[in-house]
Amino acid sequence: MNSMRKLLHYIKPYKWFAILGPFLMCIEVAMDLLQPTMMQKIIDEGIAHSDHAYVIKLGLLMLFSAFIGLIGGAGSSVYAAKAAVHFSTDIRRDLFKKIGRFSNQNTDSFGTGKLITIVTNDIAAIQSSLIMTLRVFVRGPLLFIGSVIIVWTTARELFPVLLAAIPILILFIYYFSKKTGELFTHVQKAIDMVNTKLQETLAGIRVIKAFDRQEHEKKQFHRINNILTKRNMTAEQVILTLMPLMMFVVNIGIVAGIWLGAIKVNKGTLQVGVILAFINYLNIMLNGLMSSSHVLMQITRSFPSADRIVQVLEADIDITETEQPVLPQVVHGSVEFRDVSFSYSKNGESVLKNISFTAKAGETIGIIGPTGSGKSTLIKLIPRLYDPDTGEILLDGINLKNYSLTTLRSGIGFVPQKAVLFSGSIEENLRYGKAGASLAQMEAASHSAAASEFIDKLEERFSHSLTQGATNLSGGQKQRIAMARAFIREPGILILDDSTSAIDAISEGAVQDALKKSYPNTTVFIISAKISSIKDADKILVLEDGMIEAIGTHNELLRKSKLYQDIYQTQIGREISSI
Ligand SMILES: Nc1ncnc2c1ncn2[C@@H]1O[C@H](COP(=O)(O)OP(=O)(O)OP(=O)(O)O)[C@@H](O)[C@H]1O
Repeated sequence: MNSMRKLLHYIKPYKWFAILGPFLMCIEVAMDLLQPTMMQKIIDEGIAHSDHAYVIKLGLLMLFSAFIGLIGGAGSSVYAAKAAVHFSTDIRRDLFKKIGRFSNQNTDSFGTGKLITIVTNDIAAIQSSLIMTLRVFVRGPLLFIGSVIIVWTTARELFPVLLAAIPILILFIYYFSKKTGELFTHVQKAIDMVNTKLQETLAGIRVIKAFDRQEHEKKQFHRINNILTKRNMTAEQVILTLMPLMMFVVNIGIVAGIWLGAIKVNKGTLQVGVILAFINYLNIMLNGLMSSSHVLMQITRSFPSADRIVQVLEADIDITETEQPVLPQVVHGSVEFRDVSFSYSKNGESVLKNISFTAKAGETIGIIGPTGSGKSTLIKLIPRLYDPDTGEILLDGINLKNYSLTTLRSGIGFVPQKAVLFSGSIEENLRYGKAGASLAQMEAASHSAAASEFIDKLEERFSHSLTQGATNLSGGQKQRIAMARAFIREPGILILDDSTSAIDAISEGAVQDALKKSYPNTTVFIISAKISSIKDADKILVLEDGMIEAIGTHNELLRKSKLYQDIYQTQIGREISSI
């Protein structure tokens, strides 16, 4: 409820649509309410007194009011829809903007499956709830209140029947709306589970096929889908039980009205037309209550959705920017870690412990260590994908937090462990690194990344289209384009996170030579499991269990680092001894 209130300011720019919708609906309701009274007059005054002219006059009036009602109803639908669609479009836009600013930690904590459900399903739920509110939520209560007033003024003798029926009907509505709210919270959670599974399956479809695990995946999806089906069934059943229960109460009311009316007609205190009008109004009242309850349930159903939307919109982004950032002219690229510790979760174990080292501008820093020792985590702190828990990181002598994220990140070229490319042309992917890059710049970057050799063989060269996930490229080709995309920025700092794993040794050597020649002032961080990739680095960090085991050049480490010697032995020592 609170969340819904928070979202209501999104309706402000469309307030006239939101006012016109219910206003036109009032016209429709007024016309609907006039019909039974006019019909009663036709029976009791026109037909009873054989006044044909009166019957025709009122008949035409009924037609005219029905026409006006139609215009009111149609107009109401149009304006309510306009208000609700614009309302949800604006929220969707802001959600996308906010998710774009999320830190990795924020994204991890929501999960991508849930975020997708929020931007699609939850938005749809609040949109339809708003349309209903603007139309039916006005129509229902107005029909109900109007009928009660008209029965009170024109058929007061039968009013006790209404007095008995209304509290029972309202009680039903209250109970059922409360119940549906709870049930739809469970339904939303099940939709999250289905979306997450679907996303995971689509992303890993090739692995699933290669391991012939389709049956296994099918069973898992079936299990989750069944949970969703069961929860949906339970919620829908609750909604569907309400209708017959209310019909039952109203039918008893109609029988009681006819019975009470018949006694009064016999006594001569009531006209037959009044009983007919009463039955009509009772039906209109039921209609009003039913539609109100339906909307009420739809609105309660959208409360969990509104909660989840507000959670995203109000989520604290843990990577914050200083209000007065320093504005360095150029990022030179000296990096210093001062006693940095980091853990992924607040009370979790530290993944990095007391890391201290300095990389001078233009140096190449190699990082090696066993799997899970914290290498990728360490370099993710440089572009502030995560912030350290304690200690500080300085760029050109200034704490990273004093730069704007744009200044900081535009000075860094990052090649992640898994080459992520976007659907579109190679050119578009390279311009992701530098908007407006010229053909000559693309050629130079591709050459440095050893990508020219295969790009030149493509008929359309840089215009060659990549499929979603660049599935039409080999692993090595993807890595080369990902490297070219980082090189083209001519960054002060270049981070290569195991990004040459799918590249042959000759090409890797060529890339390293090109880097030295073309970007001599760039500080390069190279993470690699292979000693051959880092042995020429100015400094090598050997990481073990999140701590620096040793720092030095290749030759120094061969003398002083036990871990480095072991890695060397397993990789190079064996090769040499086998010659
Ligand atoms: N997003 C994350 N959330 C929680 N824990 C994580 C996350 N990413 C990594 N970790 C954990 O942090 C530790 C260090 O991971 P990291 O990826 O930095 O290791 P690494 O040395 O780069 O390993 P590898 O050589 O296998 O790539 C691991 O124990 C890993 O499970």
